[in-house]
Amino acid sequence: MQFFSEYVKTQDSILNELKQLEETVREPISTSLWQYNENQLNVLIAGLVKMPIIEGVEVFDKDAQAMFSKKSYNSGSAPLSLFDTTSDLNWTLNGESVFLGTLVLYSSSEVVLDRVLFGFTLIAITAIIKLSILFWLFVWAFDRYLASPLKELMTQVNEVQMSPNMSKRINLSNIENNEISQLQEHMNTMLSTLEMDREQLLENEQAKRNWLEDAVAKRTEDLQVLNKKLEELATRDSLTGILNRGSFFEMAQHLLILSQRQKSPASFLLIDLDNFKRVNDTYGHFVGDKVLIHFTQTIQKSLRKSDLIGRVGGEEFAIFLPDTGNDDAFQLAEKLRKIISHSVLEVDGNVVAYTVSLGVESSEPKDHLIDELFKRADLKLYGAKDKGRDRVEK
Ligand SMILES: Nc1nc2c(ncn2[C@@H]2O[C@H](COP(=O)(O)OP(=O)(O)OP(=O)(O)O)[C@@H](O)[C@H]2O)c(=O)[nH]1
Repeated sequence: MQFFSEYVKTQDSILNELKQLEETVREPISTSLWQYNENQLNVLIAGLVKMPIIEGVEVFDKDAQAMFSKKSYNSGSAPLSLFDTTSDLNWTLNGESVFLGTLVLYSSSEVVLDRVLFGFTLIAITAIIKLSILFWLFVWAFDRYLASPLKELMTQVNEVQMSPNMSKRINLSNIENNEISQLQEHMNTMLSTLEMDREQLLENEQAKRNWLEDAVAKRTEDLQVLNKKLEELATRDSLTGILNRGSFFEMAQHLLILSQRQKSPASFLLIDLDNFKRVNDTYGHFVGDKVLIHFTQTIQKSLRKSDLIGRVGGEEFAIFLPDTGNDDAFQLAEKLRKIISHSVLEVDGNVVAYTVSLGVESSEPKDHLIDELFKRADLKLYGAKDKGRDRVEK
């Protein structure tokens, strides 16, 4: 429909142009006819035929006989549909108009079609140019406002992800106030919240770790105290605080081997409180305990640091004396006996005196077991008891 109306409009326009051409060439053609200047007529008509809208030109005389005829096409390829304009050719003589003939200009539907198509082509080219401009404008705007910021955003998000620095934020360059800037703002807010949460977590974790370390340290300290107590319980006599029987014999055995290796003399004292049953019976068990404590504290003052003392029975004690020969051991035993027999203990207003008997035995090269020394010292002690107590037997 559009095409048809364009066709009609273009045909009218070409008819108008033909009429204007006729107006223009009518006078020179009339002049050439009046003068019958054939050459000039041929030149004029050839010039007209060369014009793109003209398919042919014909000049008829006043009797409608064709005088000149020229076409722009061959007879074999004539246009499908021709149309024309006709105008009279006149000459004015002595004020009177003389009719010389008619001029006919032809055009065709192909000329119209060419022009319509040319028009449409122009419209199409213009549309393509406009579309191209619009497309590149869109591409530029898309890249400027969306693609480039998004690419930069992705790069920075990646950098934030890889960075150990939690205070790193997204900071896009050339950013407009649009959805991308809002996205950047939201992401930065999210990163700040994450950083605060992480700090809070670290603080909580540190507090927990500190608490745990304190708890472990306290527990370790408690365990050490407990271990020490257990060790003491296992190795010490609870009443007097000196070594118990097991620990004493274990350590004395070790010292005996050491002495034998060094070929150094060693002695063993076995001490028993005399008539201790009577002390208990007279003053009570509590006083008896005080006597036992008094005894250990008193004799320890006369011993060397290298001497080993232990409680080996209820009221029976043993002392291992490294690097001590039999005479020295006997002298020490006598000294202890005297100290005890001269000492007085006051408990709850009661004055308690007591004595001890001692057996002294020294090691011989064949002795490798502490039990041997103990047995021999026990025999000596038995002898001391037998001989009336408060004595030392060697
Ligand atoms: N208070 C008190 N008495 C104890 C302890 N261990 C043993 N005894 C007492 O010591 C006494 C030992 O008596 P006996 O074995 O008869 O010997 P003793 O009376 O000392 O007589 P001799 O050894 O022959 O001089 C007993 O009465 C036990 O009850 C103790 O830890 N505390």
